[in-house]
Amino acid sequence: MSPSTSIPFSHSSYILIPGTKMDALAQMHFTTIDYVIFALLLASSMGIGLYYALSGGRQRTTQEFLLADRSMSCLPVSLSLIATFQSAVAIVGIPAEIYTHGTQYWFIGCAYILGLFIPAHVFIPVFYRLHLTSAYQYLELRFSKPVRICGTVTFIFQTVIYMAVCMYTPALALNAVTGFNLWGAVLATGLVCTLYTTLGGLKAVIWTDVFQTIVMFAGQLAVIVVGVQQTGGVAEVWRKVSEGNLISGIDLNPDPTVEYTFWTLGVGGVFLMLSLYGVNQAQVQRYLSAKTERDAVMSCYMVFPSLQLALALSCVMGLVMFARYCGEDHFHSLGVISKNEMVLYFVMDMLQGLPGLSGLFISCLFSAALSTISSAFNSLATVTMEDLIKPHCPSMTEARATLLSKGLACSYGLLCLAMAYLTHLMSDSVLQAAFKIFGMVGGPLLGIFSLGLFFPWANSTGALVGLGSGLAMAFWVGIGSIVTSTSGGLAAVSQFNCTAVQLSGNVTTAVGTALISTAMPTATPTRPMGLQRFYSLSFMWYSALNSLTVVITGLGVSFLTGPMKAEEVTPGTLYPLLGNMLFFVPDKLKQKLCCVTPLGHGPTIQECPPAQHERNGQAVYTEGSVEEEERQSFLLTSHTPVVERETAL
Ligand SMILES: CC(C)(CO)[C@@H](O)C(=O)NCCC(=O)O
Ligand code: NA
Repeated sequence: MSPSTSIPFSHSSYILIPGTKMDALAQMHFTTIDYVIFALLLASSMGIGLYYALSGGRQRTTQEFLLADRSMSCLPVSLSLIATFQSAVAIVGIPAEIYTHGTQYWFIGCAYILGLFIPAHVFIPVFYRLHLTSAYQYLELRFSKPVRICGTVTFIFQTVIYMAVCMYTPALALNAVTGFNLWGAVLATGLVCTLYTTLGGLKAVIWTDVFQTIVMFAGQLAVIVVGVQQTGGVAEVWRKVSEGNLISGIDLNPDPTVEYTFWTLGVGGVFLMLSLYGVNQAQVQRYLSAKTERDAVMSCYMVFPSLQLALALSCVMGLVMFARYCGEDHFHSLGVISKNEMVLYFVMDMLQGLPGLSGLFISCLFSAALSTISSAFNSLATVTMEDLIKPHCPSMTEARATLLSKGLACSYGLLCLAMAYLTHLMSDSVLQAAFKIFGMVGGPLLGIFSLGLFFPWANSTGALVGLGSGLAMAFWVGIGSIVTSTSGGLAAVSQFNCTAVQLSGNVTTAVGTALISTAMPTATPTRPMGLQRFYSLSFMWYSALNSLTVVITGLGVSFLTGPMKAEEVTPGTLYPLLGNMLFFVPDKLKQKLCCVTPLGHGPTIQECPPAQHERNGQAVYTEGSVEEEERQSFLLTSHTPVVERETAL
């Protein structure tokens, strides 16, 4: 059956019954212990920031502030990698998605396999060996300066709007649970995060991520354990969710407008993962901060189990929520609550009379949010410094550059605060909003990097026109879908055995009925036609559609304007994908087709001795030093043969 999301249904149809028990319950149960736990989270994060401000190199160089001295080992890097895109949005969004659409969403876990394997073996080796600081340096090495600047600006745009969503979501939660002023909470998160990011640099960002990831898992686990207990045990939860038909098998429906099918999640999801874990500056910066290439690759592998755990916790929370509210007794019915708020009402209802647990859950939400926001601030400071400022001020002193980077981290913090206000105006599910941002802006960025890495013929003009058309496609479909609101997901009513909103006498005492609908959905979902159908494309396909648009347009324009010859391409910026894929084609034919020959043994995991001093992102070596000799011999053995083979064509 088709999901209930195409039913026109707007937020204006919710009414808040004044003086329900909801507010009273909520405020009553956020006790002193809860406040203490929450304060501890903020204080520890600040403490870690202060520690890294005062220890080590005391954040006096951009190498330390932006790249943690390239000294990190794989464990903290991997925990930090998962923290970056696991925000409060996922914690409140995924359970609501499971509650309304069933467990189909869980199949996104399949996309994690290729979505992490490809970054580990394609993107990391290329970026790490080029010894970059910003991922966009790659675009200049491969194409030209204008391409780099367009890439940087696109990334800044993506990150600032994503940040706004991330800041708003936990503040909304705190407001619902404690009545704490919404904008006060946004301001507090923004300021705490800006402060520790500015003080402690990437080291503080990574180590707070480690701590915050643990708090995040603990909070989710606590809610699940209490929830299962209160619903009557694991067997009872299982009985209710299976009777409610919540457990979905693989849905192989090829219709691209269905939000969640195996294809949208398992295939579309791979493109989403690649745009996040392959080319997003926040992640690339972490790979580059690893002390060796092997550590970077390992950390990417280690993301897999933690990400599966995070997904499982969120999905199970959705199941428990369903078992509690959608059993045969609709006593606790959630009614029609906005998707963004469901989890909070559930948690509030669940944790009554258990002091400390509400505090732990709110800390869990804020941990998730802070770890995402801090990564974003640091990566925004990095790209602005490396891509937009340094190239114009080559003579800037290190001290000045570091001070400026800190100023940048701080001002982006304030900008995102202002942007959070815009999220306030958005009524969509925050999870879908985040996925749309990733797909609409991250998709074209994945496209431009893929164009450069895999296609030696692509030239700078092709890259620019490609990026432009990818973004145009993204906004055409994205805005089209908002205007025709076909994939809105506004009605939070579960499609499973739970659509009735109970309004009988005793139910008004139940927590869930604080928000009830004044209008029941009336229209039956119709199959969209023509352009409407195009606009109703599942947002899970956005990354794939937009990145492929960039690659196809980019290649077309490159061939029209004079394709690049392999020998003109900067060594080390190509990945011989076509050569590897056409392994069965005889070498002679491949030469005719002008594609790079396979490496034979593939890119080796081998370390290039790091540069000793750096300026403007370019390694500066002391002539004749041991390090320089080592590095030269590395470059000779691992890069040059590839290049020679390419140029021999
Ligand atoms: C992005 C994935 C799929 C993987 O990291 C997941 O963490 C997620 O669903 N994130 C939602 C966006 C957010 O939490 O901000
Ligand atoms: Na996070």
